[in-house]
Amino acid sequence: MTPGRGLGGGPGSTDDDAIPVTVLSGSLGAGKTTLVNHLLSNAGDRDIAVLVNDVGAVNVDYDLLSSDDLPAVGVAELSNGCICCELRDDLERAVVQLADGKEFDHLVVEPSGISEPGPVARQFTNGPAAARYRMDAVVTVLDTPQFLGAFAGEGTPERRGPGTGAREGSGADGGGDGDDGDDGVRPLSDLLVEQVEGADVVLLNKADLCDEADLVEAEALVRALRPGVETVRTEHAAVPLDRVFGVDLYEQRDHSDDRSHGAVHDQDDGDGHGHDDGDGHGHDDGDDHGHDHGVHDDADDADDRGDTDHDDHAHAHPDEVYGVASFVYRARRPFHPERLAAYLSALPDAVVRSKGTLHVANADQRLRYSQAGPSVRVEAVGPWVAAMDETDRDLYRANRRDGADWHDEWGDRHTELVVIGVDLDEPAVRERLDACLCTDAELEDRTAVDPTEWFPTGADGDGDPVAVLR
Ligand SMILES: Nc1nc2c(ncn2[C@@H]2O[C@H](COP(=O)(O)OP(=O)(O)OP(=O)(O)O)[C@@H](O)[C@H]2O)c(=O)[nH]1
Repeated sequence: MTPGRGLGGGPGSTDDDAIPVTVLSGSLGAGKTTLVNHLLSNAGDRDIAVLVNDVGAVNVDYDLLSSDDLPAVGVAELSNGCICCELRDDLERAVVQLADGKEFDHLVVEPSGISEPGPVARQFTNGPAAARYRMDAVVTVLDTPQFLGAFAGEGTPERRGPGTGAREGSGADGGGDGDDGDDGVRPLSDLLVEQVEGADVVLLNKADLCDEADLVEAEALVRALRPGVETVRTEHAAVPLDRVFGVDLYEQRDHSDDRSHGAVHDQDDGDGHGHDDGDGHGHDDGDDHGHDHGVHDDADDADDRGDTDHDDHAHAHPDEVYGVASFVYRARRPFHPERLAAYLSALPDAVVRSKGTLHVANADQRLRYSQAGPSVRVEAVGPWVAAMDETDRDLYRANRRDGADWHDEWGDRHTELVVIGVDLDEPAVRERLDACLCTDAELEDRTAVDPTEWFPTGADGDGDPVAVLR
């Protein structure tokens, strides 16, 4: 490690050979993976490595990004935890390993939608990663309609919850029922505020779902939260790359009020909330978002993570702070298309985000499913191997060595969904999904089941490869 940097060495590397890092931020389903795809597809002669961290035990984003079509030089995944807290050491290890193993000139980090960008960015300015990397910018992707739904017409958004001066009824909060923080659980809208406050560049994404007045209002709200921040309106996160790469905005920030910048051990008075940064909103200063040292005072956690410099932190993880829970639903038996389409079009509000792969009866295509708030989209992404003719199938299977996942009856056809929500009634959602599976009688009379009215038939077919169910 270069002396004077790394552990406690102050702001990150300034060497020319330090690899610039873009940390993405944005709510569940805002468009972060869409942005990573866009960046990779338009990388030109840049060699980009990507690190993804997903909510839940299955890293859907990793599967999307590690496809052969995308020219990332390295894709590392960290699942089932949050890289701003319990996977912090893993993140350090992963990025140092990436730098050791591959040549690349930019790292993009996509944390889960319930991560706060500040603690992730600071891992590149303090600690082992600072010797190899330097922070370029935090780019926050906003689901603009969701952001407006949460805050429009309310003046400057503020965080609610313990110690922040609770506000009542801020409208949509990304899923929950507008928790007032009495039980220590904060609404997801708080996280939106923090993600904007921690940004160097804000993409007003899903601009196609907004009119001009919406976008002007969203820009004003963003600037109220983060004066001077760069904003870019985007559809499907299609931002010119020079607006987000090589901008060197993070280091130019005024970090003087960031207590942890340059100091590994964040000092905290224990309430984790009431540090006014002088911006007039009474907000935290950006380093203890969801990391309420002292609230979740679990010494065992620290022991489990090993004996490192930050183990004396007792973190309240974002999933606890925001009451976010997730589970994985798996099935081999196919869904009945009509019942499934009906359920997916009317998911309970508690389901904030769900995504994954669908096996729909009589559909020869793998269906990639993505729901974010009110939007539900299904895309056909190529045939199941089991639907190929025998020669292709044997060839494909021989090359892929995926025999372990091959089911006697269904081959590679399967459903795997990650369901993320606030106040989620997991058994009820599972039961409803189970009820959408084909019955034995329906499987016997397959001719009666036609998915094409609800689900896409694929790029090669006559129909549209994408279906918007809601
Ligand atoms: N209409 C519209 N849909 C979009 C836009 N950008 C992304 N989407 C869709 O929004 C859904 C979520 O996009 P992702 O890129 O997976 O979102 P994410 O932020 O990576 O999601 P998580 O990693 O789960 O937090 C997908 O169905 C996208 O196709 C946009 O600008 N307009």
